Amino acid sequence: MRAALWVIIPAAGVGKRMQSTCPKQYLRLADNTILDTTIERFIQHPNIAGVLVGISQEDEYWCQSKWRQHASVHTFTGGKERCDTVQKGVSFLSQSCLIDKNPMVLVHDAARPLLSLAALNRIIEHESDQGALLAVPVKDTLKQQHQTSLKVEATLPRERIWLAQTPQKFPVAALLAAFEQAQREGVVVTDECSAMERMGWQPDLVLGDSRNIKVTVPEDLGIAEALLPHMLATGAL
Ligand SMILES: Nc1ccn([C@@H]2O[C@H](COP(=O)(O)OP(=O)(O)OP(=O)(O)O)[C@@H](O)[C@H]2O)c(=O)n1
Ligand SMILES: C[C@](O)(CO)[C@H](O)COP(=O)(O)O
Repeated sequence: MRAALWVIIPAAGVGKRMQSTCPKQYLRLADNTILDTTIERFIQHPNIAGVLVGISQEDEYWCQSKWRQHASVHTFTGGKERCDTVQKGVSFLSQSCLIDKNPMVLVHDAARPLLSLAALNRIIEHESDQGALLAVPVKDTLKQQHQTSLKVEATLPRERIWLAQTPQKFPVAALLAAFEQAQREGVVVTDECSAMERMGWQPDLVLGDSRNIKVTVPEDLGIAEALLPHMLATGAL
Protein backbone atom coordinates (compact mmCIF):
# COMPACT_ATOMS: atom_id res chain seq x y z
CA MET A 1 0.00 0.00 0.00
CA ARG A 2 1.60 3.29 -1.16
CA ALA A 3 1.93 5.93 1.59
CA ALA A 4 -0.45 8.85 1.11
CA LEU A 5 1.26 12.09 0.12
CA TRP A 6 0.64 15.63 1.37
CA VAL A 7 0.51 18.38 -1.25
CA ILE A 8 1.72 21.94 -0.67
CA ILE A 9 -0.04 24.44 -2.95
CA PRO A 10 1.65 27.85 -3.04
CA ALA A 11 -1.24 30.32 -3.52
CA ALA A 12 0.10 33.50 -1.95
CA GLY A 13 1.08 35.36 -5.11
CA VAL A 14 -0.45 38.60 -6.40
CA GLY A 15 -0.43 37.66 -10.09
CA LYS A 16 1.24 40.84 -11.37
CA ARG A 17 1.67 39.48 -14.91
CA MET A 18 -2.05 38.64 -15.11
CA GLN A 19 -2.96 42.32 -14.62
CA SER A 20 -6.23 41.27 -12.98
CA THR A 21 -8.28 42.99 -10.29
CA CYS A 22 -7.82 40.06 -7.89
CA PRO A 23 -4.94 37.63 -7.38
CA LYS A 24 -5.07 35.31 -10.41
CA GLN A 25 -5.61 32.14 -8.32
CA TYR A 26 -9.04 33.57 -7.43
CA LEU A 27 -10.12 34.30 -11.01
CA ARG A 28 -13.10 32.26 -12.21
CA LEU A 29 -12.46 29.21 -14.36
CA ALA A 30 -15.86 27.82 -15.45
CA ASP A 31 -17.85 27.28 -12.22
CA ASN A 32 -14.95 27.56 -9.76
CA THR A 33 -11.90 29.66 -8.99
CA ILE A 34 -8.55 28.60 -10.38
CA LEU A 35 -7.39 27.67 -6.86
CA ASP A 36 -10.46 25.57 -6.04
CA THR A 37 -10.08 23.81 -9.41
CA THR A 38 -6.45 23.04 -8.57
CA ILE A 39 -7.31 21.71 -5.09
CA GLU A 40 -9.96 19.49 -6.71
CA ARG A 41 -7.20 17.70 -8.69
CA PHE A 42 -5.89 16.27 -5.42
CA ILE A 43 -8.60 16.15 -2.80
CA GLN A 44 -10.34 12.97 -4.00
CA HIS A 45 -7.17 11.10 -5.03
CA PRO A 46 -6.69 7.88 -3.01
CA ASN A 47 -2.93 8.48 -2.64
CA ILE A 48 -3.24 12.06 -1.38
CA ALA A 49 -3.40 12.56 2.39
CA GLY A 50 -4.39 16.22 2.18
CA VAL A 51 -3.56 19.69 0.95
CA LEU A 52 -1.71 22.57 2.60
CA VAL A 53 -2.53 25.88 0.89
CA GLY A 54 -0.14 28.79 1.36
CA ILE A 55 -2.11 32.04 1.30
CA SER A 56 -1.08 35.65 1.64
CA GLN A 57 -1.37 37.37 5.02
CA GLU A 58 -3.64 39.88 3.21
CA ASP A 59 -5.76 37.21 1.50
CA GLU A 60 -9.41 38.29 1.39
CA TYR A 61 -10.68 35.52 -0.86
CA TRP A 62 -9.88 32.19 0.81
CA CYS A 63 -12.94 32.57 3.07
CA GLN A 64 -15.08 31.95 -0.05
CA SER A 65 -13.27 28.76 -1.10
CA LYS A 66 -15.43 25.65 -1.42
CA TRP A 67 -12.61 23.74 0.34
CA ARG A 68 -12.11 26.11 3.28
CA GLN A 69 -13.78 23.74 5.80
CA HIS A 70 -12.63 20.43 4.33
CA ALA A 71 -11.00 18.20 6.96
CA SER A 72 -7.98 17.47 4.74
CA VAL A 73 -7.34 21.07 3.69
CA HIS A 74 -5.18 23.31 5.88
CA THR A 75 -3.82 26.80 5.24
CA PHE A 76 -0.60 28.51 6.25
CA THR A 77 0.72 32.01 5.68
CA GLY A 78 2.93 32.39 2.61
CA GLY A 79 5.92 34.64 2.05
CA LYS A 80 7.34 37.32 -0.22
CA GLU A 81 8.49 34.98 -2.98
CA ARG A 82 7.15 31.61 -4.13
CA CYS A 83 10.17 29.89 -2.55
CA ASP A 84 9.39 31.59 0.79
CA THR A 85 5.83 30.31 0.66
CA VAL A 86 6.93 26.77 -0.15
CA GLN A 87 9.60 26.85 2.56
CA LYS A 88 6.96 27.95 5.10
CA GLY A 89 4.70 25.14 3.94
CA VAL A 90 7.40 22.49 4.23
CA SER A 91 8.35 23.82 7.67
CA PHE A 92 4.68 23.77 8.75
CA LEU A 93 4.32 20.18 7.55
CA SER A 94 7.59 19.01 9.14
CA GLN A 95 6.60 20.44 12.54
CA SER A 96 3.01 19.22 12.41
CA CYS A 97 1.49 15.94 13.57
CA LEU A 98 0.26 15.39 10.02
CA ILE A 99 3.32 13.29 9.16
CA ASP A 100 5.68 10.95 10.92
CA LYS A 101 9.16 9.97 9.75
CA ASN A 102 10.33 11.81 6.61
CA PRO A 103 7.88 11.26 3.77
CA MET A 104 7.91 12.70 0.26
CA VAL A 105 5.82 15.81 -0.33
CA LEU A 106 4.34 17.16 -3.56
CA VAL A 107 4.49 20.87 -4.36
CA HIS A 108 2.07 22.14 -7.01
CA ASP A 109 1.35 25.67 -8.20
CA ALA A 110 -2.14 26.97 -7.47
CA ALA A 111 -1.91 28.53 -10.95
CA ARG A 112 -1.83 25.11 -12.63
CA PRO A 113 -5.49 23.96 -12.46
CA LEU A 114 -5.37 21.54 -15.41
CA LEU A 115 -3.09 18.84 -14.02
CA SER A 116 -4.27 15.65 -15.70
CA LEU A 117 -4.94 12.55 -13.62
CA ALA A 118 -2.48 10.58 -15.76
CA ALA A 119 0.34 13.09 -15.14
CA LEU A 120 -0.49 13.24 -11.41
CA ASN A 121 -0.37 9.45 -11.24
CA ARG A 122 2.99 9.42 -13.02
CA ILE A 123 4.62 11.68 -10.42
CA ILE A 124 2.91 9.91 -7.51
CA GLU A 125 3.99 6.47 -8.72
CA HIS A 126 7.53 7.48 -9.76
CA GLU A 127 10.05 5.99 -7.36
CA SER A 128 13.35 7.84 -7.01
CA ASP A 129 15.82 8.54 -4.21
CA GLN A 130 16.65 11.81 -5.98
CA GLY A 131 13.17 13.23 -6.11
CA ALA A 132 11.31 14.02 -9.32
CA LEU A 133 9.36 16.67 -11.20
CA LEU A 134 6.89 16.80 -14.04
CA ALA A 135 8.35 18.42 -17.14
CA VAL A 136 7.81 18.51 -20.89
CA PRO A 137 10.47 18.52 -23.63
CA VAL A 138 10.74 21.81 -25.52
CA LYS A 139 8.90 21.61 -28.88
CA ASP A 140 9.87 24.95 -30.40
CA THR A 141 13.15 26.31 -31.66
CA LEU A 142 14.88 28.35 -28.95
CA LYS A 143 16.07 31.88 -29.68
CA GLN A 144 18.26 33.86 -27.30
CA GLN A 145 17.53 37.56 -27.28
CA HIS A 146 20.27 40.13 -27.87
CA GLN A 147 21.32 41.78 -24.58
CA THR A 148 20.18 45.29 -25.52
CA SER A 149 17.64 44.86 -28.32
CA LEU A 150 14.73 42.62 -29.33
CA LYS A 151 16.93 40.88 -31.87
CA VAL A 152 18.03 37.30 -32.16
CA GLU A 153 21.46 36.82 -30.69
CA ALA A 154 21.62 33.06 -31.09
CA THR A 155 19.66 29.88 -31.67
CA LEU A 156 20.17 27.55 -28.73
CA PRO A 157 20.36 23.76 -28.98
CA ARG A 158 17.06 22.34 -27.79
CA GLU A 159 18.11 18.72 -27.38
CA ARG A 160 17.75 17.74 -23.72
CA ILE A 161 15.86 20.97 -22.87
CA TRP A 162 12.69 20.47 -20.79
CA LEU A 163 10.18 22.93 -19.37
CA ALA A 164 9.68 22.34 -15.65
CA GLN A 165 6.14 21.97 -14.36
CA THR A 166 4.65 20.94 -11.04
CA PRO A 167 4.03 18.77 -9.03
CA GLN A 168 7.59 18.36 -7.89
CA LYS A 169 8.25 15.60 -5.33
CA PHE A 170 10.97 15.53 -2.67
CA PRO A 171 11.57 14.27 0.88
CA VAL A 172 10.32 16.81 3.42
CA ALA A 173 13.53 17.10 5.44
CA ALA A 174 15.87 17.47 2.46
CA LEU A 175 13.58 19.97 0.77
CA LEU A 176 13.40 22.12 3.90
CA ALA A 177 17.19 22.01 4.27
CA ALA A 178 17.63 23.00 0.62
CA PHE A 179 15.32 26.00 0.94
CA GLU A 180 16.99 27.07 4.18
CA GLN A 181 20.41 26.88 2.47
CA ALA A 182 19.23 28.96 -0.47
CA GLN A 183 17.73 31.49 1.95
CA ARG A 184 21.01 31.70 3.92
CA GLU A 185 22.82 32.41 0.65
CA GLY A 186 20.25 34.98 -0.45
CA VAL A 187 19.32 32.95 -3.52
CA VAL A 188 15.71 33.13 -4.77
CA VAL A 189 15.02 29.78 -6.41
CA THR A 190 12.03 29.51 -8.75
CA ASP A 191 11.24 25.86 -8.14
CA GLU A 192 11.90 23.05 -5.64
CA CYS A 193 14.11 21.17 -8.09
CA SER A 194 16.65 24.00 -8.39
CA ALA A 195 16.88 24.23 -4.61
CA MET A 196 17.68 20.50 -4.52
CA GLU A 197 20.13 20.76 -7.43
CA ARG A 198 22.08 23.36 -5.41
CA MET A 199 22.49 20.63 -2.77
CA GLY A 200 23.85 18.21 -5.34
CA TRP A 201 20.65 16.27 -6.01
CA GLN A 202 19.86 15.05 -9.53
CA PRO A 203 16.06 14.79 -9.66
CA ASP A 204 14.30 12.61 -12.21
CA LEU A 205 12.39 14.14 -15.11
CA VAL A 206 8.88 12.66 -15.33
CA LEU A 207 6.78 13.36 -18.43
CA GLY A 208 4.20 16.02 -17.67
CA ASP A 209 1.46 17.30 -19.95
CA SER A 210 1.43 20.31 -22.29
CA ARG A 211 -2.05 21.13 -20.96
CA ASN A 212 -0.65 21.54 -17.42
CA ILE A 213 -0.20 25.24 -18.07
CA LYS A 214 0.64 27.81 -15.44
CA VAL A 215 -1.97 30.56 -15.80
CA THR A 216 0.38 33.55 -15.84
CA VAL A 217 -0.61 36.17 -18.45
CA PRO A 218 -4.12 37.18 -19.60
CA GLU A 219 -4.25 34.90 -22.66
CA ASP A 220 -3.51 31.88 -20.46
CA LEU A 221 -6.98 32.19 -18.89
CA GLY A 222 -8.60 31.81 -22.31
CA ILE A 223 -6.46 28.77 -23.00
CA ALA A 224 -7.46 27.22 -19.67
CA GLU A 225 -11.14 27.99 -20.34
CA ALA A 226 -10.88 26.24 -23.71
CA LEU A 227 -9.00 23.23 -22.35
CA LEU A 228 -11.11 22.56 -19.24
CA PRO A 229 -14.34 21.28 -20.84
CA HIS A 230 -12.44 19.08 -23.27
CA MET A 231 -10.30 17.58 -20.50
CA LEU A 232 -13.41 16.95 -18.39
CA ALA A 233 -15.31 15.40 -21.34
CA THR A 234 -12.43 13.07 -22.19
CA GLY A 235 -11.82 12.00 -18.58
CA ALA A 236 -8.35 13.59 -18.48
CA LEU A 237 -9.08 15.31 -15.14
N1 LIG B 1 5.05 34.96 -2.84
C1 LIG B 1 4.46 34.03 -3.61
C2 LIG B 1 4.50 34.13 -5.03
C3 LIG B 1 3.86 33.15 -5.79
N2 LIG B 1 3.22 32.14 -5.15
C4 LIG B 1 2.49 31.14 -5.92
O1 LIG B 1 3.38 30.43 -6.74
C5 LIG B 1 2.67 30.00 -7.91
C6 LIG B 1 3.48 30.26 -9.18
O2 LIG B 1 3.92 31.60 -9.14
P1 LIG B 1 3.54 32.68 -10.27
O3 LIG B 1 2.87 32.04 -11.44
O4 LIG B 1 4.73 33.52 -10.51
O5 LIG B 1 2.42 33.53 -9.51
P2 LIG B 1 2.53 35.05 -9.06
O6 LIG B 1 3.80 35.27 -8.31
O7 LIG B 1 1.24 35.37 -8.38
O8 LIG B 1 2.59 35.80 -10.48
P3 LIG B 1 3.40 37.13 -10.83
O9 LIG B 1 4.86 36.70 -10.87
O10 LIG B 1 2.87 37.48 -12.20
O11 LIG B 1 3.09 38.13 -9.77
C7 LIG B 1 1.32 30.71 -7.93
O12 LIG B 1 0.30 29.79 -7.66
C8 LIG B 1 1.46 31.76 -6.84
O13 LIG B 1 0.23 32.00 -6.15
C9 LIG B 1 3.19 32.05 -3.75
O14 LIG B 1 2.59 31.13 -3.19
N3 LIG B 1 3.83 32.99 -3.01
C1 LIG C 1 7.57 26.15 -10.34
C2 LIG C 1 7.40 26.52 -11.78
O1 LIG C 1 6.03 26.50 -12.13
C3 LIG C 1 8.14 25.55 -12.66
O2 LIG C 1 8.10 25.97 -14.00
C4 LIG C 1 7.93 27.95 -12.08
O3 LIG C 1 9.30 28.00 -11.77
C5 LIG C 1 7.19 29.00 -11.27
O4 LIG C 1 7.75 30.25 -11.63
P1 LIG C 1 6.98 31.57 -11.24
O5 LIG C 1 7.75 32.71 -11.83
O6 LIG C 1 6.95 31.59 -9.74
O7 LIG C 1 5.62 31.44 -11.85
